Amino acid sequence: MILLEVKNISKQFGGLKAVDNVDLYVREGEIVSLIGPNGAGKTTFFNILTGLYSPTSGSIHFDGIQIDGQSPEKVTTLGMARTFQNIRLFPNMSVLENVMLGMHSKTKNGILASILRTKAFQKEEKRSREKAIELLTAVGLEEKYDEDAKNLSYGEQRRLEIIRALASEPKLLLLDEPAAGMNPQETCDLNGYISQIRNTGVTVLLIEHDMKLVMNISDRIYVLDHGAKIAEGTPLEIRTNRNVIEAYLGKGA
Ligand SMILES: Nc1ncnc2c1ncn2[C@@H]1O[C@H](COP(=O)(O)OP(=O)(O)OP(=O)(O)O)[C@@H](O)[C@H]1O
Repeated sequence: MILLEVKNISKQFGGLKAVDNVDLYVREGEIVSLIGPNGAGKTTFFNILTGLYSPTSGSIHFDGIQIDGQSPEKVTTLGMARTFQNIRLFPNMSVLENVMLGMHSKTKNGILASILRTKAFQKEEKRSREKAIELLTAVGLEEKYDEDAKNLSYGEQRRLEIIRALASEPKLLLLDEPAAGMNPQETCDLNGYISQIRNTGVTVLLIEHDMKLVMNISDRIYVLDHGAKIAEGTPLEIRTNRNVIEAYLGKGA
């Protein structure tokens, strides 16, 4: 089943077409990567999917619902979560609190219940804690649950970001350069975590510059260059695609 279907999406910033008439789909259970040289339009594409930008033209359907132009909150509620290129944790809050904040779109009790600490609120809070610990355990961070996020290593902070996004129980997880700044061992571990996430039934759309990771983990790959889609296919097809080689290495490569 197709979970995400993007048709003819464009985004214009003044005279610049940052995304130029891009079609893309993601099937349920796939890991799909979006690659391309710097400035190709990848993050802008994520910003459109998640409601941060309205597209200049085109349509997006997610899980059967048209979502282009919807607010980020609405898109999260429908089951899409993301991480950002730059770490956006709450540095002075604990690891556990950071994860629990990611759950707020799923919790039912309102502000009044939290102030009054009603029975229902306490029960829900206990459930949220248990769920958060379970998520942290999957990436080996459970023993650090009480640390301030700022005290984690860089690789740990990146993992925590992914866990926080997963806390909203998304159907589709968008990862924006999760391996950026990671050492080879951390990148190798990340490869394992992303596969694990898919095995729990979450579909993944990934922006990444680390080609080893992309080629290893992706079912399919889309390539953008100057905003336009220049190729799509399996890792093997992309690796040998002439347009892709030229976009990365220049004409005459
Ligand atoms: N809010 C904005 N206003 C104007 N121009 C923008 C805006 N956001 C992005 N751009 C421009 O759109 C183009 C695509 O940028 P984008 O960040 O989407 O590329 P990218 O493929 O994610 O690059 P990178 O791999 O370096 O992160 C760039 O030329 C960028 O300067």
